[in-house]
Amino acid sequence: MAASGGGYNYRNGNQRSSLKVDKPLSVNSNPKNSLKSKPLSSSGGVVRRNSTGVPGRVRVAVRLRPRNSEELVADADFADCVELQPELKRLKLRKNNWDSDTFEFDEVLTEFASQKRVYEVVAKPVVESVLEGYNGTVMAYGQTGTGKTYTLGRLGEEDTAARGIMVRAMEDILADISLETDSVSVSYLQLYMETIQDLLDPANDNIAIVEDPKTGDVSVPGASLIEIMDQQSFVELLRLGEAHRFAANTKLNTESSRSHAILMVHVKRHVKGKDPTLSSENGNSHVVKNLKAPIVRKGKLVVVDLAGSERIDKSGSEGHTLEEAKSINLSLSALGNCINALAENSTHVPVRDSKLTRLLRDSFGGTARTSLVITIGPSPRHRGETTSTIMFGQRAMKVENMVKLKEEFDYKSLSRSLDTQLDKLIAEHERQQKAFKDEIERLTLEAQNQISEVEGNYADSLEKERLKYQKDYMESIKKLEQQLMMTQRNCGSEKITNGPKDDGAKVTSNKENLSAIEEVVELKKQLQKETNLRKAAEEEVSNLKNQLSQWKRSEAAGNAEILKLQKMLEDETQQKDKLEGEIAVLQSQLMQISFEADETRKRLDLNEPGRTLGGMDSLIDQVRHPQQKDSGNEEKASIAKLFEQVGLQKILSLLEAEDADVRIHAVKVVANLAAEESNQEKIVQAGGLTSLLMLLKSSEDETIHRVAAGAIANLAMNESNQELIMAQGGISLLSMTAANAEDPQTLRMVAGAIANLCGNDKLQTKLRGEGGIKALLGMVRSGHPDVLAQVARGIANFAKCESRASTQGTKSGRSLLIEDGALPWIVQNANNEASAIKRHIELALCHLAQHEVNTRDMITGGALWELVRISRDCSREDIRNLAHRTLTSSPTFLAELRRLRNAVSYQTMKMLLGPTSPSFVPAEVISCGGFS
Ligand SMILES: Nc1ncnc2c1ncn2[C@@H]1O[C@H](COP(=O)(O)OP(=O)(O)OP(=O)(O)O)[C@@H](O)[C@H]1O
Repeated sequence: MAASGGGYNYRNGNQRSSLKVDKPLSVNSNPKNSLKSKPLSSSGGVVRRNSTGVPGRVRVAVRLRPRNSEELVADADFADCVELQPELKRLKLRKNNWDSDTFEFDEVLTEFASQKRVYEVVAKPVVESVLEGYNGTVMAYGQTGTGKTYTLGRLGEEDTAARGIMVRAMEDILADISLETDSVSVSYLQLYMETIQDLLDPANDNIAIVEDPKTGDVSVPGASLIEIMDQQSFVELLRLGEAHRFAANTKLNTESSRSHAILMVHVKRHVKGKDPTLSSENGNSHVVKNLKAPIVRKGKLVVVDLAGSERIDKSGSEGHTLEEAKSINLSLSALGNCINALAENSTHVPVRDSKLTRLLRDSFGGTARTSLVITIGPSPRHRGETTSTIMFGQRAMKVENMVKLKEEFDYKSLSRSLDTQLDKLIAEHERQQKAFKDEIERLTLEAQNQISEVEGNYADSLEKERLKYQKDYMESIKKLEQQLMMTQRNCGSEKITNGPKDDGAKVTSNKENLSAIEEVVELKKQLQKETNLRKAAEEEVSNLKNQLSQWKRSEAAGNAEILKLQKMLEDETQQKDKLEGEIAVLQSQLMQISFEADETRKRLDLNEPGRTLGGMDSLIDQVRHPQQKDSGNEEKASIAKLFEQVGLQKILSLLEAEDADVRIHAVKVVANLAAEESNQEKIVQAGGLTSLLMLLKSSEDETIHRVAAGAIANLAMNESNQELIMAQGGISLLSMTAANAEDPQTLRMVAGAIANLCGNDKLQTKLRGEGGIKALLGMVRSGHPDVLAQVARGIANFAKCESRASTQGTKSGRSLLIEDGALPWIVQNANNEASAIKRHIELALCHLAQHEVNTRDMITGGALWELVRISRDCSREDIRNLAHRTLTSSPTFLAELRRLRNAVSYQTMKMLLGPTSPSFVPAEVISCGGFS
């Protein structure tokens, strides 16, 4: 047999250099490890991922078990049934002494291969991928007793060299991650007789498999998930699981595993990057600097120790054991069938035939990097089993997976971190507020105490001084009065008793007078002293008065301090309000990012070509295809959440925010909300429509114009909103925006909004009167097909309403479209190659043609030929028939066609116009078919 499936030398499957360049896939440095992934790019560059992943073929290694003691004796005279050529990565399966088949594998491991080498070539590349955020599977398949459990599950506690893949994989994982930021957790299950049991909690024995229809990810949420903090606890878990695993003594293996064991290792890593921060600028203004959700990569390693494949007669199974063997064989053959189907690129892969294949859905044909080790024994007695194992491995080598990075934005942690920061700021604000209040109270109290103390002191001193002065004064007066009385008394008695005196007596009297004068002088001195005392007391009083006014001044200063503190408190309150506003913006930004990420993810999941759609593009899409807006439950949830968390009023108030970024952001959010029909009424009621119209007027930013016009276009789908838009001068605002805009997408939004208004019967005259049709026609200058399609739609809507009004008799006279000069553009674009434009124009022409008042202009404007063409060539039967009916029922058209038939012969016309001219009218149209 020719070598098959080999020769890739461990390349990652087909080379596809056309992959979108995005991010490198894992690149391994050790060239010896041939099972490691290698760069895909043919130009020698690195492999990049895209949304659908990169192709990665299942790697297959074959491992030969050494002869066991029984085989050493029983097969002593026979050669091994296989011969290995590891350097050529070949295995020869002996058919007989002279003939053998050769097979190539990704790696050929002889009976001497160490456990370390087996780990490095089979599992290490997969483990490295898992650490980088990919899913990976390592699986062992082979006949009972050939060493699957030995390869995968040996704990190697006595002999570290014997450690199997599970133990070594966890060692590498723990060494690579940081338990501070990353986490690793495991589930350990067994699939026994089509039932999944938790090996870490055996009572839990009916675990369901859950498949994510979008990503194809398989999970078992019912299984215990144990976080691993160190190697020892992991080994304990393996030991615990192993103890619960079903094992039986079969003919081939005394410790034969009768179940498939599945170890799932979930590795969650945070990709290093900036955390969102609120920074402080100018001391008190909090500005959102970084609003970037951290990225988490979630890799999952699945290690599968399959139950042994053997023929029932060989395993010597009976009774229950026979049932076990049947169940094992059933699941293994289901796995084989899936691998066959995948290897042959069959459209149907029978994944649902067994739980094993459902569990391994991601490992074969899915997004995981998969490495399979097939184990074989040397004994010629089991050549048949060995052959079928080898064939299984060969087919598995043909299976191609699309290896995909499992990376997502960690919105939860972003939200958590913002919440924490918000909480900190709120707490800090509260603390400051309390400190201010306390300080104000303390200062007020202190000032009051000081004032009352000074007042008390002053009153006391004043009273004391007053009393003292009063007392001194009274005493002095009393003394003076007494002295005066005494003097007077002395003088009087002398006069009465002595009569006229002699000279001696006169001398005595003069002496007495002298002493009285002295006394008076003395009294005067005393009076002077008293006067001085009084002066001093008065000075003291004025001093005290000064002191009092000083205290009053400091009281006023204290009051000013209090006012200052109150002002600071007010500032803080304003700051808090501002902060709350910023939080609202932040939350809306978060929702917007989440919304955009969902959109992007959806688009990527759909594998649509072209650029990634953001929220605005999604809005544009919704304007074009409003029926799609119910498609995403996640989107609805985001919008509902936005309403809930931020509140419509808050969002609308942000439309007038000072910061231009905030305004742009808010208008995007409103536009997204307006795309949802259920929100439209709320938006209009809350004044959103008015705000959006005002933005057209007040803002000079083109993005704002574009998004606001998009939102208005969405709101204009509703009849009552159409009247409101008109009532609020919407047409002139939209016309003004149309006149100034250059971006085709802005024009498209404005044209879309006017086109919606054109479809309202009641608004026809007003719309035209305010320049709506002229504005529409003005936008054709852009030449962009999307803009032209909206213009054509508006014209078709307008023509339809006009036609209805003419039929009902509420309108007379020529079409306002013709009045406003739309006919040349209509004729020119009636056969436009863009079907959206052509379809609308054809409809508009049919509507115009239904009324005799328009027919003359249509004939002179060249529209008749287009009508004839539509009646023959239009792909839509209803329009074709309408055109035909119109032509055959209009006397003017019929007369013109007849005139033409008479005027020029068919041959002449053909010659004049040429057979390929769009205006060329075939002879049969003029001469027959009801036109004659
Ligand atoms: N490479 C090897 N070197 C030495 N001994 C080995 C090797 N492979 C397997 N053995 C021994 O062979 C016996 C069977 O191995 P093991 O139980 O791993 O087989 P198995 O394929 O898991 O069997 P089953 O499918 O029945 O569970 C064990 O005693 C094991 O120690």
